[in-house]
Amino acid sequence: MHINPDYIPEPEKVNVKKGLEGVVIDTTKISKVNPESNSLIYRGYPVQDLAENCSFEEVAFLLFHGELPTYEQLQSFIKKEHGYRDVSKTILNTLKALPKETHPMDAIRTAVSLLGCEDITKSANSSADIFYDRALQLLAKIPTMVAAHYRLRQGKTVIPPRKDLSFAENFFHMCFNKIPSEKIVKAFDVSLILYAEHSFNASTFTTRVVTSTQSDIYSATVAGIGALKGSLHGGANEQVMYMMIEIDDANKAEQWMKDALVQKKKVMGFGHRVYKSGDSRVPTMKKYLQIISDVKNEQKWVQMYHSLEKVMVEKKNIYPNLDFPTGPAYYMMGFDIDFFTPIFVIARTTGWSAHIMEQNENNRLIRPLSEYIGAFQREIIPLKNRK
Ligand SMILES: CC(=O)SCCNC(=O)CCNC(=O)[C@H](O)C(C)(C)COP(=O)(O)OP(=O)(O)OC[C@H]1O[C@@H](n2cnc3c(N)ncnc32)[C@H](O)[C@@H]1OP(=O)(O)O
Ligand SMILES: O=C([O-])CC(=O)C(=O)O
Repeated sequence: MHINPDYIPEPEKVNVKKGLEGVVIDTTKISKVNPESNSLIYRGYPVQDLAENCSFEEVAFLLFHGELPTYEQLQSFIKKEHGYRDVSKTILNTLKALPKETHPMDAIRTAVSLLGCEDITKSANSSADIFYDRALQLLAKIPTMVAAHYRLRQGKTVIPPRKDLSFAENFFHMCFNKIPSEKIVKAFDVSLILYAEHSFNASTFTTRVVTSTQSDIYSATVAGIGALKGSLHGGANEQVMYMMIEIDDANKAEQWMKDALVQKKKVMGFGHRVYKSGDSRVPTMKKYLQIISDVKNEQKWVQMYHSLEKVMVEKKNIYPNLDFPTGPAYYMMGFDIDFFTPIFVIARTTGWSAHIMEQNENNRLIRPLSEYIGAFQREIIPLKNRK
């Protein structure tokens, strides 16, 4: 008998923060989401300014190093990134061997895990330099792996990365064997910048939890991919497009949204845990969505966007999040819908890696508490007597 007869459970007095809402669990120098002013800064720079004035490569450098690069620093960073773009035959063969129905998020999760197996030095308990080098490798190789899976599952041959193309151009090249117009490449680059980093969101927090146990960067990234996949987080950009295709006609969008709200449906691409009066990144992405629509001469999705947004804001005061404009943006760029969240992975690898390095530099095991609400003091009935 292990029951302490004097044990009396504590009366309920703990204020449980379900979903960790409002809980500040650490400090960070990487980014700040400011819901009061609907703003977002990466290392002190407003994300809108970075999107308009910098390349994704410059922003990746900023997130990793804390400073924007000089011209020479950027050239050296780009050269290293280009040098890491190739992946092994084993990874390509594994991607080819996956079942046809494999979701691309599962494929990239598997490929990153394999990358970890191939790194015999690993990066757990390693120096900051090793962590940085592996972060750069992940940044360079993840697009190659996503694009390879994109082509392989269509029965096409893999297109190797080109070292003379920018990060965004190279991704289009590896997927489509073609680089679109400058305006489309810029819109894609902007989407990567906007997706790159967002403080302690669910997937980034996941990577920090894994890192806090002194695990390695591949394990943390695999876990981040798993957390991003869900439709309440990154997976929403795919759901937005499935929803728009289901609505089909911009003229039906208003009624569709009214019906959805009456039925108390969760509408993908709307709402946010931190922003309550609009996502800081949406105005920039909305502008580029319009640019893409004009280039493609296709206004249907933008019109649908406006109608859905209008009803949701009027009726519920809930605003679109970044996944709302990126869904139709990636669709018009020609990507298969289930590749939208892997594109988010390509961008967020920068933010994840910056947080993994920050966590590693000043680590303490992340281990919160829970309030136990199960049964107390039960006696074990022998197996043969249990009913
Ligand atoms: C890049 C990103 O990861 S951004 C997020 C992407 N995710 C989505 O777009 C999925 C749809 N949105 C949601 O599910 C939520 O807004 C979340 C998960 C993003 C935030 O969730 P929370 O902070 O927990 O807000 P919560 O779910 O409690 O919503 C508060 C209220 O707004 C409503 N609400 C929030 N989002 C939505 C939505 N998208 N559609 C309809 N109602 C919504 C809730 O029903 C709830 O109403 P109630 O108080 O009457 O019950
Ligand atoms: O911050 C969040 O909770 C989700 C989000 O917008 C992101 O990760 O970009």
